[in-house]
Order: sequence, then C-alpha cells, then structure tokens
Amino acid sequence: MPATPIDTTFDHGAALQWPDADRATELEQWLDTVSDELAEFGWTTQSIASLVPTHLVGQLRQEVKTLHRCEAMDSAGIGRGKDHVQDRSVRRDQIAWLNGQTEAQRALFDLFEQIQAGLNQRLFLGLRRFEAHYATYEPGDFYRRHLDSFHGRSSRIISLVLYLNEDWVLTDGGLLQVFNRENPNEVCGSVLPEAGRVAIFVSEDMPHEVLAAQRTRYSIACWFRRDPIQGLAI
Ligand SMILES: O=C(O)CCC(=O)C(=O)O
Ligand SMILES: [Fe+2]
Repeated sequence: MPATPIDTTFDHGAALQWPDADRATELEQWLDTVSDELAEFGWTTQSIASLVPTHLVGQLRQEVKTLHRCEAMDSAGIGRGKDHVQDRSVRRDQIAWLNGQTEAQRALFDLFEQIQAGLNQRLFLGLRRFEAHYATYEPGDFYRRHLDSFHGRSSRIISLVLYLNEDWVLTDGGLLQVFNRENPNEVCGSVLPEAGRVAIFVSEDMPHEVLAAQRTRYSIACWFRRDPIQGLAI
C-alpha cells in the first residue's frame, strides 16, 4: 500500500495565524466605526474580538493577575507632576505600567499603533505616542467622575480602556459610566467591563466614572498623546 501522501495544500502553521487579508479589512471597518462615533458622540464602545487572536486577552489577564498577586502594582494617584497625590476618596485602583516587553504586550502595542495611525488618518488628531497601564479594582474600589485631560493642557487626546474580565455580570458592579459632555449629570452610556470590550473616548471632553466593583476587576487603560516627550505623568 502506498504511503499516504503528505497534504501540501493545507498549511497547518498558517491556519493557526490570523488570516491577514480578513483581519486588515476588519480593522479598517472597525476604525471607520470608531472614528464616526468619536466624531459624533465623543465616545464609543466596541469589541476587539475580530482584531486580535482569541488567546491575547487571556494572556493579558494572566499578566495582571500575576502582578496583582505578587503585590507589584502601586496605588493609583490623581493630578500631574508635583500635584500628583493619592486620594482614596476619588480613586482606589492599583496600577502597573505596560512596557511592551512581553509577547502579549507586544501584540497589544501593535494593535495600539494601528489604532493610532487609523485615527490620525480619519480624524487628523496628530497622535504621536501612547502610554498604558494595567488597573486592578478590588471589591469596593471605584474611580469617581473625572476627565482624563484638562482643556488647554491637553496632551492626552484619546482614552482607550480594554477590559479583561471573564463572565462579568451586572451584579458584579464596576460599570464604566460615561456622562453627557454638555450635561455631566446625565449618564449617556454604561459599559460592562467584560473581556475583549473596549471603551474609547475624547480625553478632555467626556466625564466618566468607574462604579464600585463587587469582584476584582482587571483592565488596561491607554492614552494616545500628541506630545513627543516621554515621562510627563498626568
Ligand atoms: O476602567 C475604566 O473603566 C476607566 C478607568 C479610568 O477612567 C481611568 O483610569 O482614567
Ligand atoms: Fe479616566
């Protein structure tokens, strides 16, 4: 009996990769939708499931869980430069900055670079770089209503928050509430912090708040900036 010929029509290695052409089309459509909604409403929420391999969000979740468990995260502060203070009545999360060094962070930074270029093309924002940190909210932790950037000093232009939590339900709390930019007492949207979901908004326009979480909540907050200088913390 002849040996079974090796099937050369099916590349098993390539099948595990993202199909490049489909993914590029998905990304262009995704960027069109995000740009339209940012221009019209100042914010949007989307899934990144069609843009990244399924295991990426799980890898990022494992990284932040490890950082949290090893007590390698710092209490988050508010204000910039020498005005930077820790005020537990305003925010209670713990953070750790991403450095793009692990495989998962490299893949995420690739996506962030594509988002940066795509938003620049469509909205002429002049974004030049981004910074991102993991955040952990333990049960009871919150972040009161705030803006991510102040008018006139705006170096943070677009905020993007990626959520990492599996099976998050309403009773777990921790919703992101986005307020009307004309009337900051009116909630215009709520986002469930479930794995693969992002919230994207104009940093200096959209007041927002993280409601108290009832279970540990993991996320990555990223800011796309216009200024070229590294290390100017806000
Ligand atoms: O985690 C979120 O939903 C938003 C976090 C936030 O507002 C911030 O870190 O500035
Ligand atoms: Fe914020």
